[in-house]
Amino acid sequence: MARISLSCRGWQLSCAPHINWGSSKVLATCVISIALLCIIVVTVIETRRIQNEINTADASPRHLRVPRKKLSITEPTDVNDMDLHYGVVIDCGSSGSRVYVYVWPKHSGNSNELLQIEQMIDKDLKPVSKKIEPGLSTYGDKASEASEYIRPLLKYAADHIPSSKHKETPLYILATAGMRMLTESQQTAILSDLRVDLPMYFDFLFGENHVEVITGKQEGVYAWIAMNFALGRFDHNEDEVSGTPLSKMELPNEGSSSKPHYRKRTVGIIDMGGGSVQIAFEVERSDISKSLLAEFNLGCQDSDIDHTYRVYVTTFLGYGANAARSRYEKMLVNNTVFYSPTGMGESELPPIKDPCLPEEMEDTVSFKNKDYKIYGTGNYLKCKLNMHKLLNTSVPCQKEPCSLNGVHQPDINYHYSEFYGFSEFWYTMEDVFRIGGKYNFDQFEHKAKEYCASKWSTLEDWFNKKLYPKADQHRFKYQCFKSSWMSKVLHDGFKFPHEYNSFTSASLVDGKEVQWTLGALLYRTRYYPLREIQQLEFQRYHPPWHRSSILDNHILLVIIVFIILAIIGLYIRRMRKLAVIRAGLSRVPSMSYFMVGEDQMEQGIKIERTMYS
Ligand SMILES: Nc1nc2c(ncn2[C@@H]2O[C@H](COP(=O)(O)OP(=O)(O)OP(=O)(O)O)[C@@H](O)[C@H]2O)c(=O)[nH]1
Repeated sequence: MARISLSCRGWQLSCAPHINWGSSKVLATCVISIALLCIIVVTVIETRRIQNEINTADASPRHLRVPRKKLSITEPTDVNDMDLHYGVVIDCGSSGSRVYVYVWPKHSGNSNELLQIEQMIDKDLKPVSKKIEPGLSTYGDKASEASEYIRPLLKYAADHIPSSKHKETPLYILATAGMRMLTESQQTAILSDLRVDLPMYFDFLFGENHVEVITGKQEGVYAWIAMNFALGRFDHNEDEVSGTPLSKMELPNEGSSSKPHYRKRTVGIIDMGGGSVQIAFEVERSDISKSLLAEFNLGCQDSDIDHTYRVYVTTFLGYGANAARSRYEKMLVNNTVFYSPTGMGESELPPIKDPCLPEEMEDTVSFKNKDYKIYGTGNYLKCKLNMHKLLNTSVPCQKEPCSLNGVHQPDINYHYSEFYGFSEFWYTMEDVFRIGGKYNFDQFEHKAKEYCASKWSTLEDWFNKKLYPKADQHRFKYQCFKSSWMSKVLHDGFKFPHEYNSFTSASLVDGKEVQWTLGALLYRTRYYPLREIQQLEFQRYHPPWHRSSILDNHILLVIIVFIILAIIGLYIRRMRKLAVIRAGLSRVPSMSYFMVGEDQMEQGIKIERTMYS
């Protein structure tokens, strides 16, 4: 009868007078057959999985691609998820510094998708963010204390991010208007102190260019990126479903026969901080001065046209709400001193009347080491008239049309465009007036007039009763001024018509906070997806059985180790038996044999037993 037997010399087909399957032979045959089957199954599954991944990432039609994983904002961030990445950005503004911790899942490997960056959510379901006051710029004359000032913010961030992730977590400390107003040597001293001291205390990824004073233009672009990202305007999914209008894109070097390229229409932003104001919106024309344009690619590949944008962006230092108030007070004092009767000393001046403060409010202004008393008369329209000079709209315009300070601003299509207002626009509309969101000129004017005309004693009473919990005392005192300034900049500066109905003040989009810091992180980490993309590319050209990543497949690895051990075990067993037989037969000199199978071995043992029994 034919049968298969296993020996250390290989498989053998042998004939035997009767079936005598040794239990070890059956076991070995089963084990190896199962193992081979497993290898085949695992390899097939693995190949299919990788093929699927490659297909989703690179071959599916663009409009069908969806982000692989979105983080929830209604659940705390899962700090045990080792696939999550973290990023820390500190906004060192003129009024204070705020740290934001961001988080994003592993990139899908689809070169058309940006990182899905979200704000980290703590266990109380609050975004991980903390503010300290005053601003970093107050350390102009004591630069060596700057790192001490920032440390509590970094400690807060470090406590929230798993320590095993610190090394790979990029940290950016970016300063804005307040620092821009310092001298260059003051700025350098502060930045050096941060660069030298902070890496000694924290293990974050912290390069030389991770701490800098960013330009107003960068701040504007980052705010523009943040808002459009939050609104999903960089996605490339079904637009009929999302209802977002499309805009046609001019593609560089495109032949006339090629199809027009469409992508979602982006929104414009106006970001008014305490020190500066930025405006940014996408433009088609390129005949705009380079200093007013930002052309950038948000994608990780240079050839990515879907994420290449041309944005008009400009910044006005000193036009933020707090800086504007300082300029206004200076103007008020100068005018009063200039027009006061000759011979009258400054200390004898009656309180200066200010229509931009609520009625009967008293305030003191320090100017050139002298204090001046100011008395509110609460007149919104007069306030707007008074501050007109601060817009500097009479500065000669180099190229028509111009906005503030003689700076060119290309025409805005008021029928199709959408604009979002950040920071002061949101706080001014929401904190006291409670009309944050869609802007309506008449409604805003009505609220502002009413507020300015209110007696300060009434407003103080409301404040003390905590009727407006979002507003601090500073906001209450200067709300009349700030609302006049906001309206003035929007309509007389940036020339938005009163009836324009596509302006929205915003702080949250879909429950997520939108700050320029998000845009900064998106822009600065834009090459991060390359690693994942390269991995997928590698998998595409190296089938699973060829690539070194086979080591990543634990099941396959266990099976292989098991087979090797089984073979070694069988081999040792076999060698032992052979040694026993050889020892026995060496005592029978006439007998010669050549045994390779177990049958022969058993036969030999039987002969041996009969001989010596
Ligand atoms: N209610 C409320 N008001 C805020 C908050 N943060 C800032 N403000 C107000 O908004 C004004 C502008 O602050 P930011 O938007 O932080 O501007 P900034 O970063 O200091 O200014 P820049 O350096 O010009 O960018 C401040 O003077 C505050 O009155 C906040 O969290 N809540």
